Amino acid sequence: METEELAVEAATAFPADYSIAIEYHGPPVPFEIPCAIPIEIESIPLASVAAPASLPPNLHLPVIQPLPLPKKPDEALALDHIVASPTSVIENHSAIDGETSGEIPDAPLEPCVGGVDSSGPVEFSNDTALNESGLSSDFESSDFSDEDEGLAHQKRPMVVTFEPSGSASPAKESTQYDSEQKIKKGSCSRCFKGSRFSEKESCLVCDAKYCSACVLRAMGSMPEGRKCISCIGSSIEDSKRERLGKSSRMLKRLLSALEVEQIMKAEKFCEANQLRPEDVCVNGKQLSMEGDGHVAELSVPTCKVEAGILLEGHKPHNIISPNLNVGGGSLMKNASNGNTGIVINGREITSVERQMLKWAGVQIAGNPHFWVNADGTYQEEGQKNIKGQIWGKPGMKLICSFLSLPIPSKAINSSGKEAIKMLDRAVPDYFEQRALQKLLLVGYHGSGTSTIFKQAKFLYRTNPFSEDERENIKIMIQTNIYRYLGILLEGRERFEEESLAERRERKSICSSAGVQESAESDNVTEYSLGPRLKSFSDWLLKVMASGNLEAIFPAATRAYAPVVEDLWNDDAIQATYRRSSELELLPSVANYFLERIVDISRQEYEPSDLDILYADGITSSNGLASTDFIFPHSACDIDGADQEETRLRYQLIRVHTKNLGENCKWLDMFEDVRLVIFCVAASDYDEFFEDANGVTLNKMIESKRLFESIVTHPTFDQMEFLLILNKFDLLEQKIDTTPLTLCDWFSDFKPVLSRHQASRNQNHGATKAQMAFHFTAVKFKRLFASLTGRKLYVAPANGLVPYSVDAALKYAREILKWEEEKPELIEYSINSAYSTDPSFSP
Ligand SMILES: Nc1nc2c(ncn2[C@@H]2O[C@H](COP(=O)(O)OP(=O)(O)OP(=O)(O)O)[C@@H](O)[C@H]2O)c(=O)[nH]1
Ligand SMILES: [Mg+2]
Repeated sequence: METEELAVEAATAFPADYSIAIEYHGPPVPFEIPCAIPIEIESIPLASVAAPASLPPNLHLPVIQPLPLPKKPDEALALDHIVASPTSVIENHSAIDGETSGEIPDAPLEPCVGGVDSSGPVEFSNDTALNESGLSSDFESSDFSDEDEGLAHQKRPMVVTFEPSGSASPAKESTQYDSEQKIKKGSCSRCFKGSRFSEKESCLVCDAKYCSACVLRAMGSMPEGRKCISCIGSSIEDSKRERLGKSSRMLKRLLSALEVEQIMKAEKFCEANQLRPEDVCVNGKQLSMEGDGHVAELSVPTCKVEAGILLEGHKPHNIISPNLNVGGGSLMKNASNGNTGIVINGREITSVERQMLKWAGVQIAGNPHFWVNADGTYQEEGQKNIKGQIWGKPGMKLICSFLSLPIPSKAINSSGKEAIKMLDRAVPDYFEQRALQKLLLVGYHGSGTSTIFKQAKFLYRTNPFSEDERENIKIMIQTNIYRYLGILLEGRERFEEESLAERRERKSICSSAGVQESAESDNVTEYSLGPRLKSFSDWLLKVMASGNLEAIFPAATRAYAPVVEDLWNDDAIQATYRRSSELELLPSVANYFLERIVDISRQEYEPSDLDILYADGITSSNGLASTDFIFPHSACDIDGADQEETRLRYQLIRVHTKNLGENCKWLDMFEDVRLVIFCVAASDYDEFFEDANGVTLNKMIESKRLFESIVTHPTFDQMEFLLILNKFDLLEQKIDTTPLTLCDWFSDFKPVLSRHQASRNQNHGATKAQMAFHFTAVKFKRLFASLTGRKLYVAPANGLVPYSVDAALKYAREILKWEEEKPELIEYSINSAYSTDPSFSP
């Protein structure tokens, strides 16, 4: 097929000729005969069960050891583990005597010989991690008897039986199973112990549930993830797709981090767990396995397609090679349910994509129809000339990342290298494929969002700021310093006028009293500047008033550095600086920079990390900034064993409120964030400003307003929120002198303080600042509950202190973890609502 034809026909997401829409039909998963387990049961090759092709050969996994064949056809196949000792070579393993007789084998077990016709030796190098990971102790603690062993598989709803002919088939539920109905509901499917409240791992295929003592026996080395041994090779239950690759805490406890990682990798990417081709529709056509085997490339393990492209009715998810010959037929115009009137490659795009095009500088007035090519160039439908490159503009990659829109791979070109590359890849890089946990950081102006954002970069990134970023921050600091200086100069003028006015008043009092006047000059005060500095001051104030400061500085820094030095050392400026607390417009951080104004205004100035942290504002495209990170593992993490969690990737996206547009309309760009972090400066309660109409507003009330609009925004319906109450240090500084009730919303704050508390003795109950903090938190919590009916999480912070921000962000991580586990808890409570179990009490 010619390229132009492709452009017209194989439509979809952005570039029509290389994107496809995938429709997913949730299938009833038929029970299939597990093809990974050979039918000749007497000679199960160990490797076929324990080490699938997709896993590395020296994998440290528990090894499955088959027991002797069941004598009766309907007797369940029981398999159990042995643990390989370090560097042992396992050959021709036999049943473990102790297992069948109900004895607990010593761990680690020696390799056994005889009984099984192994397909060859399987070597396990250095298995210490395994032995120390809890497997052996699990053996010791396991309480399994012959009876348990026999019942285990029969209790499971779906049992594989092996018939004399050697073929396996799904068994009817055994009569023994019926007779076991009296066994406690929700107990372990193998040992029948525990209740629905005890922790269990369930099989992705048949949903049999196992307690921690049985799970490794029932599931073996998990070559396809969490499946009973007899379910290996079977398709997973569809409702469980979301669980793929997300380890449970139980597994993390029982196995080493490496083992869990490998099992989760296998679970997510092994063939048996992928969607079947017939369940996937590309551009309205069902895929088939015939022909070129492209389905394997599409590898669609989860409902949210990872390597895939676009789920029908959603914005684009990924861009694939134009050479990938899947999905014939053209894309429906409504494939994304877009309503913008703008059509790209035959598809009406979504509002998020429209915003992206705007930022990319694409002219979208009049709702044009475009064709976008593989290299990102685009042209209007019916016209030949290329109008531009969508992803060419600097910062577009970043913007697409915020909007969760794909960007074309560099490798995509007409020679089809990309397709070849994809085919070469056996198992995609687990870490690359892992979904990002997106955290959106917003807050009212000055609440500390950019400080927290920068702090996160310092905390979790090895190279927090690139050379370019440092250069931009340097420019920002140098510009800011002139702004602070300007505020200081304005203050100087005011103080000078006040001083002169006082003098005039004094003079008139003296003259009316007939007292001799002092010999002071009429218009010189301690705030007066000499003519040279005065003319510089006038010029700077004029530039500031015209709003051209950014245009002039810091390019002019080199020229003005000597004047700045003279100005700073001048007595008038020093006298003004001593009264800097009276200058409302001067930010508290200005003092930090003004003290070093001479150094900073030099051309060769290099900002230190602290300078970067304290710098007001952050340079980023369109007020958006994002950073990816992994929480480093530390001994004092809440769950020390939770190594897997600590390695999840997070993306912190900071957006400036001025970029959210009227009524926060751009918030819908952030539909796939997992958590919104709303930042409020706890010290804002007594801060006021004048709006454009000259109305005086309280910053805390404005923060509350913004909070209400974000919380009630439809994009964040059901979204979890974390409120960071920042600037606790400033709250502490002012609460004793400025009452919280200055803010109308807090007029009912009436703390009861003991004498000790009043004297701020921290050893005796909460301080006034803590009470004020608590009161503010409760106000926001109640507001949130009244708007959403849900619970607001709150964390205190001091943005300038690393560990404080670290604690707040780790709290965010805990909320997400808790959210993931919540469905299980809900399942328990739903089940328990119908429970006849007398042991259950709500
Ligand atoms: N004392 C103190 N100052 C803080 C704290 N957090 C931030 N600041 C300072 O407060 C000022 C405003 O903080 P930013 O992080 O720029 O606030 P923002 O939310 O980005 O505000 P805008 O950029 O104005 O939208 C900066 O000078 C920070 O250094 C804090 O916890 N304590
Ligand atoms: Mg800022």
